[in-house]
Amino acid sequence: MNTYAIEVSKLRKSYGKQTVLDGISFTVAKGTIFALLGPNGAGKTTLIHILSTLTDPDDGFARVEGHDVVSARNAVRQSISLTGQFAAVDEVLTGHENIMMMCRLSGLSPGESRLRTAELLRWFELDASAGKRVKTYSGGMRRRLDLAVSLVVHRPVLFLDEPTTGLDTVSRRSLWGIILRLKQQGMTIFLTTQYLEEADQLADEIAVLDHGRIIAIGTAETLKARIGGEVIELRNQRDEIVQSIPTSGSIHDFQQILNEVAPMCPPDTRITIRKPSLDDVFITLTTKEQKEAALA
Ligand SMILES: Nc1ncnc2c1ncn2[C@@H]1O[C@H](COP(=O)(O)OP(=O)(O)OP(=O)(O)O)[C@@H](O)[C@H]1O
Repeated sequence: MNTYAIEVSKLRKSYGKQTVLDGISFTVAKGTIFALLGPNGAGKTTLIHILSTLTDPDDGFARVEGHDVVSARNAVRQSISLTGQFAAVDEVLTGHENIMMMCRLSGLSPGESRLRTAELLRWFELDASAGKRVKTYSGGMRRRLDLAVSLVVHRPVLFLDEPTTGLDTVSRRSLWGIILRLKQQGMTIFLTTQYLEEADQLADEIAVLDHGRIIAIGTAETLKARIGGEVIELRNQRDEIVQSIPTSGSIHDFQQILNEVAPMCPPDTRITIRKPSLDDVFITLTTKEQKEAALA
């Protein structure tokens, strides 16, 4: 049995002269959360569009649940749910009506539709506002409704394109909880994000996409390990970070760094030591890439 929900090999896509995906390869194990992390324009949406059969690749191949995204388009569509960056729900209808409509469009009977709608409203904590028109919903409620609508029919793989972009911290955390529960139910989730913390919190595996190329792939821990064990932060008296210095974590490294920086610091400078964040990883990886490109 195939253990991969998604397999991508040497995938390429260009628009005119612009190379958007430059030969990327990776696999996603079934029942896991995979995060594709990258800045604006890195090619994340293009990859989701290819994997969900909305766009064809120029070269390479991709399979979802063992089905080729070009030659077995329909089988792929039967295997996936997709939630894009912009809510695809009808603003004039209520939350209840939106889910009911999708249930009926998906072929459920009126009775099944009522049951499924009630279940999804409860699950996404939308029962209290089920009778209100969507145009009165907050961003977080819309995003939850959007996800609920895309999950009307059970599918093994869920694509989420920047699911929490623009949401406040509380709404973001509530969506994270829902995404983790979907994984517990056995779904494979492929999400794109610009938030390093999101990838860190949710993903079993993270790929860092930069200018159409995967510049790193692994667990949050292995990615953090690539830039060393600890980061030394120097803070001024207002508790603002004035310098962050990656270190290997060894005592000799600390000693050497302190010997170098201490003579230049005001006496009230404080020092804290923390594990590297994914932000550090991204900055380090992209800077390394730029340096290597400049040397080539
Ligand atoms: N249909 C298209 N025609 C021409 N260029 C496109 C098309 N779709 C995407 N692009 C270009 O491809 C590049 C990658 O876009 P993509 O939307 O995949 O990036 P992204 O990482 O999802 O960014 P964002 O977070 O802003 O959505 C961008 O420069 C974009 O302008």
